[in-house]
Amino acid sequence: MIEYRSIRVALLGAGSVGSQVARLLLEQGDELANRIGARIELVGIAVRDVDAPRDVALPRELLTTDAESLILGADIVIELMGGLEPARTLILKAVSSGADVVSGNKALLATHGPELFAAAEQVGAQLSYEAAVGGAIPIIRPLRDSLAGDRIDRILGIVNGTTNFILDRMDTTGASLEDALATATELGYAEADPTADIGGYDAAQKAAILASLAFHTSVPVDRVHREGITGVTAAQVESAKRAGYVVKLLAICERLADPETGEEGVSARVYPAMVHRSHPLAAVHGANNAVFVEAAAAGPLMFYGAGAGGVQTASAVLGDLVAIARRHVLGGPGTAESTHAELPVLEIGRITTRYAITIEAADQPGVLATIAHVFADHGVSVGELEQTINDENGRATLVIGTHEARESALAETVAALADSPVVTSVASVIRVEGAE
Ligand SMILES: NC(=O)C1=CN([C@@H]2O[C@H](COP(=O)(O)OP(=O)(O)OC[C@H]3O[C@@H](n4cnc5c(N)ncnc54)[C@H](O)[C@@H]3O)[C@@H](O)[C@H]2O)C=CC1
Ligand SMILES: N[C@@H](CC=O)C(=O)O
Ligand code: NA
Repeated sequence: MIEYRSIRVALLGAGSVGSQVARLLLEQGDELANRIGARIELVGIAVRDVDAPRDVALPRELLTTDAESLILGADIVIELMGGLEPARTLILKAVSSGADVVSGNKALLATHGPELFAAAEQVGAQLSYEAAVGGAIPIIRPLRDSLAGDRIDRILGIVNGTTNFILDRMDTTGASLEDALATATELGYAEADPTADIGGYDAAQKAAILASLAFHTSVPVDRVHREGITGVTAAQVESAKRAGYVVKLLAICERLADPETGEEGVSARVYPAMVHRSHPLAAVHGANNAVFVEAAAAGPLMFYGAGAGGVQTASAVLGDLVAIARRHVLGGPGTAESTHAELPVLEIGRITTRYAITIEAADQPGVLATIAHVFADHGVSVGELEQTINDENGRATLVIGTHEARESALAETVAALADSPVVTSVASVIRVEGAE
């Protein structure tokens, strides 16, 4: 048996992910030591209550409620408590005491990332966070390392498993949003309070992290345009299906050049959108995640797998831990976060995409021409049109697909349609993303 030196690791939080990280560290100690060239010594696990019942049995002597003392003297701190505080303060303390940090805390990184990265960079510490986006799926390291020599133009991500499960169920069974959410809750995908998932908050945090990394620009979560799935109806999903599309909640990070000013900027946004069934993201079913990356030289790449789950996410945490521990063996500072580009973050009105608009209108001569004029007046070009007549009320339902249009022009078109005397109502507007 080789005598390795020890690397002292403190774990903060022993919930779904933390308990699995502890278990794997304890079970795989010898194997990890051989891979790293040093032994990982788990010096303690900070918990809220040392006597609380746990699904994963953890050695009692490792448990403590004193997280602050635990991090002093640790070489690497793994933060898996979640939430903004005390996680932020503890990470800052860990870094200032000379430790590297691994975290899966998307909420914290999307809100206080620049402060934490700056603190780490100041002392040459590493802050790694593969678990924060797409759980087990390697996406942070590919963007930061493998694609470091390329130029990322666009990322389309399905980064929330709960909403993907719900939308997939609506698509495959025709269920309403409420029924699909109830099933997601029964199966344990959705939290008791699913607001962060269905409101798009969780996906927006991940979009902020991906956009910051991909475009070397700080994109805080409050600059991410966010729409959740609460407005998605069974009728919309059905209409999309008839047209060969599926509705997905997308996190979109995009590099844009303003057509008028030529100014380069970035957009980060989350909303439900129609994706053509031929697009690889359309085949992402259930609670899975996938991140579709368009890079200038590499072309399209897709990263797919389990976006959540305790043991799956623990894999991403251990990957970061091993990478940092190997650097401890070899020496040298951590990799600083690159925000050298600092491109402007553009408002949603500046983006261009395609749209599907459902309109209820009178079934009378001249109605189509009037509606077509409204689109033309605002410079929005119509691609497809589907019309169905409701025999009971004599009204027409029009589903109009546009070519690429600017969001601000589309918003003005929709307002003008709503005011038009021939239009009964604009029933829905949904964006269409991904090339067919
Ligand atoms: N569960 C998942 O599938 C994924 C989780 N993540 C992230 O990983 C982190 C951990 O997530 P989970 O394990 O699911 O959460 P969890 O809620 O199951 O576990 C967090 C644990 O930290 C403990 N804790 C909180 N504050 C504490 C404090 N001040 N002192 C000591 N212990 C404290 C809690 O008692 C709890 O046991 C979060 O940031 C989450 O966003 C990321 C990807 C997927
Ligand atoms: N609530 C999230 C869990 C992982 O980040 C999801 O549903 O994907
Ligand atoms: Na990941």
